[in-house]
Amino acid sequence: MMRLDPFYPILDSAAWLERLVPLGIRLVQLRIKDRPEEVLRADIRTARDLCAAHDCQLVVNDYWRLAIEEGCDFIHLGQEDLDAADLGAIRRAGLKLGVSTHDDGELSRALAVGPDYVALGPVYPTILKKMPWAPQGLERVGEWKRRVGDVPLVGIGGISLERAAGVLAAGADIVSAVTDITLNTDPEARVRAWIAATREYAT
Ligand SMILES: Cc1ncc(COP(=O)(O)OP(=O)(O)O)c(N)n1
Ligand SMILES: Cc1ncsc1CCOP(=O)(O)O
Ligand SMILES: [Mg+2]
Repeated sequence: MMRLDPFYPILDSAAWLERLVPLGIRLVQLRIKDRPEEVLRADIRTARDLCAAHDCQLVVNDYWRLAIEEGCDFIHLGQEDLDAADLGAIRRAGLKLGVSTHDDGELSRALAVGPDYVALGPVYPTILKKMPWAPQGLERVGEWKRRVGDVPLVGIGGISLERAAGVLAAGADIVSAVTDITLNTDPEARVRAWIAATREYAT
């Protein structure tokens, strides 16, 4: 299993990646919602080339067809995305796959597709999107790690820089964050601080 960086920011445009990836991000998700296909495709291309130039693993959220067409190699799918996706086509194209989980049934389903990581969320309350699940808490992170074994575990949801070490200590291999970075008054400084704080977990 490939080693993924422990710091996993999620950003909603190629412009954000252009701003932050060169600071030393090694794993990033492009998560764009509700934009026309031309915009999605253009941003995916820009992100692909930028990440290749900076030795950063790009993960494309949701748009697995565009990711294949544009020569990307890692996608993230939630449970509803999995309902609609052609997993055979995804595997034939050689894409790696991360899957979201929120409960036991979703975890069983995720493990059955042989994921390259499993994400558990929301670890803490999140303001990014409305979710029907109560915060999972740190004990659940440990339980998930015992169940996924060697599959990398991503903790997501309400994770701040201050909370990151606790989530990693609880069993996550990777911590993911959106608003802690994008709503910060100084996102560049915040990313540098995240990189410094997670360096000891990187190999
Ligand atoms: C690392 C990571 N974990 C979870 C999600 C959420 O995926 P999903 O449930 O499909 O919801 P959307 O992000 O598509 O709104 C994620 N994107 N990344
Ligand atoms: C997309 C997603 N999936 C589970 S929690 C979440 C939102 C994470 O955003 P934040 O880090 O701002 O809470
Ligand atoms: Mg999705």
